[in-house]
Amino acid sequence: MPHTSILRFGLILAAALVLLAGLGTVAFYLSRPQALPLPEEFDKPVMAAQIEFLADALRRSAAQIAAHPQTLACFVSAAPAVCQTQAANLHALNQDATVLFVTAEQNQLLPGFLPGDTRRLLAGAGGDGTGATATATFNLSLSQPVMDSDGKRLGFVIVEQSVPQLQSLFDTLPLPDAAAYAELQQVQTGDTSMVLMRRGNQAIKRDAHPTLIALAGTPWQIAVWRPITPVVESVAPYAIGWLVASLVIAILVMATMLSVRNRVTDSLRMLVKFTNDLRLLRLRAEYPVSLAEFKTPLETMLKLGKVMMGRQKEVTTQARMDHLSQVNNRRSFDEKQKELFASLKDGWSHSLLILDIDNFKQVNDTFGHEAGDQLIIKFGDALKACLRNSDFIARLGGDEFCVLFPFTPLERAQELAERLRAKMPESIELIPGVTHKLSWSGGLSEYSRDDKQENEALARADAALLEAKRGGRNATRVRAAA
Ligand SMILES: Nc1nc2c(ncn2[C@@H]2O[C@H](COP(=O)(O)OP(=O)(O)OP(=O)(O)O)[C@@H](O)[C@H]2O)c(=O)[nH]1
Repeated sequence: MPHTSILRFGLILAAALVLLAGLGTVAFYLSRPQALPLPEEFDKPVMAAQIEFLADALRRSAAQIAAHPQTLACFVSAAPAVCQTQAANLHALNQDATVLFVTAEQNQLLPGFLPGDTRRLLAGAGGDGTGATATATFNLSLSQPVMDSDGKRLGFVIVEQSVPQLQSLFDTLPLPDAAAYAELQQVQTGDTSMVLMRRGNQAIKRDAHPTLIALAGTPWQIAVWRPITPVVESVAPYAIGWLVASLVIAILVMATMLSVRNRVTDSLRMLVKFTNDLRLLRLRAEYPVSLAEFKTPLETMLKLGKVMMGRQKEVTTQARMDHLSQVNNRRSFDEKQKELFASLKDGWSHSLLILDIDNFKQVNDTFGHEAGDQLIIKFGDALKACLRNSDFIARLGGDEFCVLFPFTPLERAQELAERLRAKMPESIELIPGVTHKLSWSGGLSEYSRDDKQENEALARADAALLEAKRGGRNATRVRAAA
């Protein structure tokens, strides 16, 4: 798998989420209501119902007239008096209507009752007489066949009524919205229609499809156009929504990733710090990290590190200790001596005292090697008990010890050596029941800036020790630098 950074991962995640948001937006867009249905009142507007009611009343009126015995008598007799009486009756019944009697096939008017504009009505009275026709003056005309008792058609009754209130009725037509447009149309033959009235914004007629509401019993219909929202306009809110969502997603994801990256980086830095501290054997009490994933491993590593450091310290200490006397060994002495010798140039004074147990060989020979070991161990313990913490005690080998007095001039070292001699125990129990009278000889000297090597002071102290031995033991001799 190729290496990828947290930020690159964040970019991929943000891109995936933005894509997902895009798909969601598209689905949301596609599932939106395509076009609002016309308001409920448009199923059958009040004006349409009123016009239909008018047409229905006219049809019933025409049917009543056609079935009336006097109308039949008029058609059968063709007597003007009969017909005129009937026409007068009908006129009294409906003063707004014009009623004509037309004989079948001949389109011949029966005499004596020709009110109104008969020529125009005759022109529209063709066919089987059951259809409705109208003119642009908003007259509603109906023809009703007149049948005799044998079912033979004798002619037609034509009823025409002006509908002056049509304009005001159409004006009551509620438009679905301010930008809508409506027409009252008269259906012609074929698909054509004639516009009788208009309302609203005619400009939208070009782009929209009308909703048609037929007016039953009349040759009219209402056509309503509603504005269509352009595609760009309808897509824009969704696109803007998606862009805003994408921006928010991108900001959130990248902010989260940056925060995670910083936390991981901080935790890794702490890990590196821990490793460095472990290398320098200087572990801190704790290594705080903000990520829980790093907390437990670091705590475990810290515990292990402390154990390792403890062991390391033990090993280091052991490497510098004399295993028998538990004071510093020769190697450690050499290092310390070198360190003190180097500091002479800064004006410091350091002294040293070599100590050798008197007649040690005799102890070995008399009481055995183990008893000799005990003497070495207890001599070392006694030195530790009688000297200052700042004094450096080492066993150089055999029964020979050396004490370094750092930052101590020779005169002061002499006092310390005398005090040591006074404080050291007089006897030491070698093995249970066997006590040895302790006696030791010492050679004291000091480090000098004139010395070429650090060992020259040791050689002087050694010479002083030899002098003490030769002088009868149990004494300390001093050999100052030349
Ligand atoms: N028990 C024991 N003996 C040791 C050890 N190291 C050295 N020796 C012995 O210590 C003795 C050193 O004796 P010397 O210092 O030469 O002689 P001495 O008897 O102390 O005589 P003077 O120093 O002149 O008083 C030798 O016999 C060594 O074998 C040790 O670690 N343990």
